[in-house]
Amino acid sequence: MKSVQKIIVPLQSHFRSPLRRSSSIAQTTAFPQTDGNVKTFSELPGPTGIHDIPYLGMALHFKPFTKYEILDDFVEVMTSFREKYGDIFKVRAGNKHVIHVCHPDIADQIYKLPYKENHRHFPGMIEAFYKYNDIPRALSMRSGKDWAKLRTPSNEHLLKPKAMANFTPLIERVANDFIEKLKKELQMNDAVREISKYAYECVGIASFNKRYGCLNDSSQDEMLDLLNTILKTLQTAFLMPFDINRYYKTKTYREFEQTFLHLQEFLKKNMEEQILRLNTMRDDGTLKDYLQNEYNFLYAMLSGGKLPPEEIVTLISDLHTGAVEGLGNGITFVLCDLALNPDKQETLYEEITQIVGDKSVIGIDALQKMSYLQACIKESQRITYPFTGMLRIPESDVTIAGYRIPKGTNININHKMMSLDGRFFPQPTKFLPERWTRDGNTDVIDKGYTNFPNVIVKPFGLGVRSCAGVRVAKPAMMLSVAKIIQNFEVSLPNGEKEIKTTRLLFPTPKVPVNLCLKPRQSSYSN
Ligand code: HEM
Repeated sequence: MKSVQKIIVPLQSHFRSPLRRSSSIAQTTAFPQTDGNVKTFSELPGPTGIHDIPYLGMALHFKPFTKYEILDDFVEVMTSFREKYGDIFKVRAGNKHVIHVCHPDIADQIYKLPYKENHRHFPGMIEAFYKYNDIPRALSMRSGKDWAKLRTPSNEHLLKPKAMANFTPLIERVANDFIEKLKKELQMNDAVREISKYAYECVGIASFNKRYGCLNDSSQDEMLDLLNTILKTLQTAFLMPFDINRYYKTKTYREFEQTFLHLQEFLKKNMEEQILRLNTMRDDGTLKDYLQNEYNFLYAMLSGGKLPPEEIVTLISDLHTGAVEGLGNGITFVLCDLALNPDKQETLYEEITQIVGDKSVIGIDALQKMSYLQACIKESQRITYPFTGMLRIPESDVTIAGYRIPKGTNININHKMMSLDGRFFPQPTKFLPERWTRDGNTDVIDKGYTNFPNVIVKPFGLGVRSCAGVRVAKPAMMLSVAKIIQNFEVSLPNGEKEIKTTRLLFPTPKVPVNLCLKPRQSSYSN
């Protein structure tokens, strides 16, 4: 790859912190203190007998042994365990146990443990893949120093508050094109698929300042299928009771390997093209002007000089795999919640028109003022939590909630269950964005809907290992939802009242969701 050593440092810009809410844990929900006697790991409650047999135990809770599907009903099964065993229990996963934590007080203790290595658990398929293929490991598949080596220099460009201001104008271009397309179509058949195309364009422009063109060109859909296959095979590998991919190239392994290598090649080619473009601008003297008008992430990473190009391409591949499914599903669920709650949709529309009227450029400052929009997104993520939980692995033996837990134990902080727990969120399935607004409304406050522990709903994770793409994800979510509601009344066809979910890595509607878009008058007046 060609070097871009002489390229000048990019422009700075500013961004205020997004909505933050502090709330104290309701006294009635505090985790009961233990009697002071520390219990052993084996005394931790959880399924026993045949359900505790290595490799087999977990599988026995699902089809064909029970009526439960592993993808659709995982949370239902875990909820039944919580009801039976309490807020902390262990279940068999492979030859080890995973501890599930379903109370914010215990979650808080685990998040506050010291972590140096920030380990993650990877299925054997990942270990086998990197044994057979001599390419740098993806960021999300690294631990320890190897992880920090890639994550620390990328944080400088991805996570500093100014990052959101840098990415927003680029993403807004994509969002405007998406709206123009929707104005012609006036519906979204298979909303996740349509919004995934938007997400893929967002990540293309954020990574390479390039438009892949998939909003208007179905031949580009191949890459969406490929990203989908990567996540599907990863999910299958995570859930397989026997870690067979570690030893044998199964169909799942082969599909993963083929698609993942294809993605790497595709991104490498794109990166080479973009480096050539930057070098051409440098040589013809237009680079400085260009960089004054447009943020360029690739340029920032390369000119920072802290990572070699092959590591940068690895990081960009993580941005692609994390983004498309997360955003495609996340945005779809927000729109569905607004469609199912027309009064909330109207309140959001009023906020948008008050702040930007029917202008087609929103921009970072206006976006930051849209507190109801942020609340709608957060409330939707609470109801359809993007992950089952966050994994933490203690790096020394610790005592948690009265139990001695050996170092290296996988602990799943089960945010999904906590965020739908009536002890913390009265009427937990009710879509109430007012839970998250500072002023709320008195009815919502009087009913106690707002008094919940802050640690529960953290859809982008917590701490150093949280979402590396959050400053891309947030404007992509906010701009698309704001612009869609600014231009259309969104509804579900035939009075549908519920969206059933299953999951890939992220939750996704069980059957494709169609959204009806009725133009608002103002969207045709400009
Ligand atoms: C609604 C959308 C999204 C949600 C809810 C989400 C959530 C998360 C969460 C919770 C994690 C931490 C996982 C852990 O602790 O192991 C994570 C990691 C990550 N996310 Fe996102 N994400 C979203 C979109 C994105 C986007 C758009 C990008 C890229 C532009 C992205 C890039 C990443 C990367 C690279 C990591 C791995 C970080 C690491 O291992 O150090 N995500 N995401």
